[in-house]
Amino acid sequence: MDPEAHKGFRKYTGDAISTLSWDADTGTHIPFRASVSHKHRTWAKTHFSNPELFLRPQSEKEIRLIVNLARQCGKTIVVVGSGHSPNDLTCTSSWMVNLDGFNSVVFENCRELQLEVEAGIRLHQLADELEKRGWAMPNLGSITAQSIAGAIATNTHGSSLRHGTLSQAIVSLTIMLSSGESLRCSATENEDLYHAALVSLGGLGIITHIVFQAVPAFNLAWKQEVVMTPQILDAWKTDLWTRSEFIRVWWFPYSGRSILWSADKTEEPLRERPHSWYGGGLGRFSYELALYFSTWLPWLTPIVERYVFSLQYRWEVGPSGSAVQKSHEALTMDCLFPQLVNEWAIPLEKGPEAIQRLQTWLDGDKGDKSGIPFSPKGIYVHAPIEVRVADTTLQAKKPWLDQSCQTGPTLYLNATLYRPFLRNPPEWERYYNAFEWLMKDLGGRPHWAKNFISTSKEEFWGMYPKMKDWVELRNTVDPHRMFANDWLKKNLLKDEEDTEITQIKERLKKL
Ligand SMILES: Cc1cc2nc3c(=O)[nH]c(=O)nc-3n(C[C@H](O)[C@H](O)[C@H](O)COP(=O)(O)OP(=O)(O)OC[C@H]3O[C@@H](n4cnc5c(N)ncnc54)[C@H](O)[C@@H]3O)c2cc1C
Ligand SMILES: O=C1O[C@H](CO)C(O)=C1O
Repeated sequence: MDPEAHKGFRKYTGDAISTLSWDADTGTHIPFRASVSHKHRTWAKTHFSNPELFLRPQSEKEIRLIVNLARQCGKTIVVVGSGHSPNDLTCTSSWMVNLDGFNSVVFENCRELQLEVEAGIRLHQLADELEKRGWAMPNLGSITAQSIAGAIATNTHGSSLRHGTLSQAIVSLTIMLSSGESLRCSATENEDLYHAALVSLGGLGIITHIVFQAVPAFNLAWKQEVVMTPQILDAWKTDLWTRSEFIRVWWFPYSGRSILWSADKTEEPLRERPHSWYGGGLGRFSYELALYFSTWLPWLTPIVERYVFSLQYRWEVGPSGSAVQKSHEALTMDCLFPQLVNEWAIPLEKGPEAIQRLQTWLDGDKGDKSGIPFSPKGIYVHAPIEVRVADTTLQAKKPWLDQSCQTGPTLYLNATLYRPFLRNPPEWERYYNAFEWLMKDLGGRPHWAKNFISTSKEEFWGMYPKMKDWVELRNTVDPHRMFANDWLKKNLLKDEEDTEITQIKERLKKL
């Protein structure tokens, strides 16, 4: 243990560690891998925090020691996966736990293609472990840097109408509660806790193990093409989202164009993806520099976006690259620089209206028919706006806090704003307020991990019929409020819970 941590730790636990950490099975003390000087930040450097203790357990016994000590010391715990959530979901000044060192394969069921893993495993490590067995993840988002537990905790999704979200590939999970007890949850065991924990927001306990439902390994033949955005809208109701298993659209509002990316399983031989202009050093740096200048001279943004679009793809309508890759390589992409992302889920059929109204607003048309009650004056946005889909109604197992549309397919619109050299574009809040107003007007719900800025606790309770059940279950399984982190208190948990718990604590003190 870090001697600093030991000194720091002793200051409020006295001999707690020596009693609680004694492991009778081995006749030794269970390690307590703590640091008192960790500086946490999100991947996009949007949020920072200094946890009192940063803990990196490497076994279930070590995790239980942490939970038991935190309970004794009245500490809250936030688990951090890879810190890729763009908002302050993972920030805390109390105890922070990271399971990067708890990431092994525990069991494989070859008949069912199911792999049980320790929850700290990253998606790219999981992809490698599955590949060794001739298996693969059925669907993926843009990256594989996340931990599996972190990715499901916020309902990470990809882009296919034949798939739901990553959380729906979880057959069962084991969660350690603030009591130190571990519960195995599945559709047939502790079902309510299972459906609540499939999108847990870190608020129920520490997920220690996950059984993942894989599929036979597959390669994808993908292609991307430049299309005029009105063509995308014209094909919306016909075969836009059904022509291939995986489809995503990158909308470039200042060029009148979009990139249509589509992929299907193939037996063809692998063929490398084409060179990406901004994937290389010079292209990336010059793009970031140009965006940086446009934060000082915002009117430059459309010019930069059109220039980069023509270099990265092509200006004329038509094919703009293709490849054949392993599934987890084909589905992922270079997300470039630190960025703000504000992504919302709306019913798929509302997509054309959403895009047309936002385009009208961005164009600042005189007779602006968007209905958005914010001025677009002086607002210039970055591209692409990601246009992706999922359908979580395809499966019975549905997370209580699934932000997707519950009656049919879902469209996810992701308003990305780059932070060139960590500088936010001017007036980004006004853009996000306008975007969110439109998303709410279309019955949308924000992605839990992203940079939404205008949704109140009351709105969240109105958006989710199962919110009351989720909060009540959360309070039941965590009476010590060990996992009632600051983000949950700010966004979801109701104040009376706090008062009630305070009253219980007062009564306990008098006993
Ligand atoms: C470049 C980039 C690309 C992205 N692409 C996509 C995409 O394509 N689709 C999409 O939907 N999202 C995407 N995201 C968002 C990302 O998938 C989510 O934010 C995800 O939650 C991050 O995983 P993580 O391991 O970093 O978790 P963190 O951000 O570290 O934590 C997220 C939540 O999980 C909880 N948690 C973590 N581990 C545990 C555990 N063991 N037990 C209990 N709770 C736990 C944390 O407490 C927190 O509440 C992207 C983000 C970035 C930065
Ligand atoms: O949050 C996200 O970031 C990338 C876009 O750069 C992506 O696809 C998300 O989702």
